[in-house]
Amino acid sequence: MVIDLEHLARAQQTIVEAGRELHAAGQVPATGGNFSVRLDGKHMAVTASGRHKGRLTPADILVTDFAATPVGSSLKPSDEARLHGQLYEDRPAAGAVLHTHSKAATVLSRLEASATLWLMGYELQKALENVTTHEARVAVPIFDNTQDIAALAEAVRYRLADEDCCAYLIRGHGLYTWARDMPSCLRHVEALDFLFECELALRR
Ligand SMILES: CSC[C@@H](O)[C@@H](O)C(=O)COP(=O)(O)O
Ligand SMILES: [Zn+2]
Repeated sequence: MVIDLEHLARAQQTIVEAGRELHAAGQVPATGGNFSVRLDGKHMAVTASGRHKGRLTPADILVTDFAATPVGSSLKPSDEARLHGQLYEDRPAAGAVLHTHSKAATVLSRLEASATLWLMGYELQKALENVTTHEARVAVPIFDNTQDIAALAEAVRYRLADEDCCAYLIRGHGLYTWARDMPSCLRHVEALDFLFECELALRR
């Protein structure tokens, strides 16, 4: 296995900058959240566990395979790294994955008792990959929170096999979203959080 070191350095810098942006936007308080970039068909660059995501350096980002096993690093990968790997395995077009812990995602996923949050009628839906109209019904699957990440990854794999979506929520926990690259993935986080705030305002 040969990892292109220039590619890795670019991925690490992309993740560091994403962390600063997301922390400044209140998306990843108190070490919450984790981020990754696809390196090739079997590997990703992913944040180490327990780091403050607004203060990352490239040394806080390691290479793992999609099973979350470190490659050439003694750092401990994110506790949720397997959720990233599962998405890269099942979604060949995914180039970046972001997990965030905003207040809106946390509260709305607890208020919505069903297994899907439906978004419809919002112009900003079009900020999501493959959504072209406010009339689209955008599904955001919701999974119950668990500390059993391997089981959660399997539940996500099973359910998303039939879903054309670009994000899911974990109840009382946060958001996972993916896109072709990091700029698109950051746009997803920003758009989805705006839409979650809108839903909360409508339900007040
Ligand atoms: C601050 S508790 C949050 C964690 O349990 C987890 O949900 C999280 O998002 C960050 O875990 P990490 O292992 O740093 O990637
Ligand atoms: Zn989390």
